[in-house]
Amino acid sequence: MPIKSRIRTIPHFPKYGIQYRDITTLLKDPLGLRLVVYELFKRYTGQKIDKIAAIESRGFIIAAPLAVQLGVGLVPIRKPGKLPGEKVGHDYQLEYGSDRLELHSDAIESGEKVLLVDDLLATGGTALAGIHLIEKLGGALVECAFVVDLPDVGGRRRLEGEGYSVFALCEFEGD
Ligand SMILES: O=P(O)(O)OC[C@H]1O[C@H](OP(=O)(O)OP(=O)(O)O)[C@H](O)[C@@H]1O
Ligand SMILES: Nc1ncnc2[nH]cnc12
Repeated sequence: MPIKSRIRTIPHFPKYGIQYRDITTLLKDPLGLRLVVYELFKRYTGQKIDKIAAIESRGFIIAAPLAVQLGVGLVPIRKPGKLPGEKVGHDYQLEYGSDRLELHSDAIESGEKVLLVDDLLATGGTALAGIHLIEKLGGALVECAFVVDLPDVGGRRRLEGEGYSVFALCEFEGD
């Protein structure tokens, strides 16, 4: 488990009861990000993908080198007030709070095939907000790709229940 073993767990961050899966230990390892990008590249190379939609902020770290490797464009899905142009927005719930995501209205052309990339799937609220933004612009979701899935929190079940495909490089179950 070369990827999972490089991810550290910090109990009770950012609030009591949350087991925070910290990818900084994966990223600081000289091989960590390379392994992640290699595994995701293997899955998606040869597939018809027009763009990667990357979720701020940890998603950017994973998505940018993958977009370079796949030779596709990257569009940032950002937290509110960060994008300068005309945009669409969607509000959602987090495992530990609520937020809103935005995407430039001209980021995706109708009919484009889009891979959503983030570091971690918990409740699925963030990913679903990203999917709604992609679909608002007429994009077609290829799959949602994550480094980490927390199956106990239910995001995969929720996304798959709505008919979306989910791929994750590792899972943390229980504690
Ligand atoms: O499946 P969910 O319950 O929606 O949670 C997953 C999201 O939470 C984390 O982001 P966070 O909002 O902590 O922001 P960050 O990437 O800027 O640290 C993580 O990077 C995902 O984007
Ligand atoms: N348990 C968790 N660890 C790291 N990032 C998260 N985002 C949402 N839940 C998280």
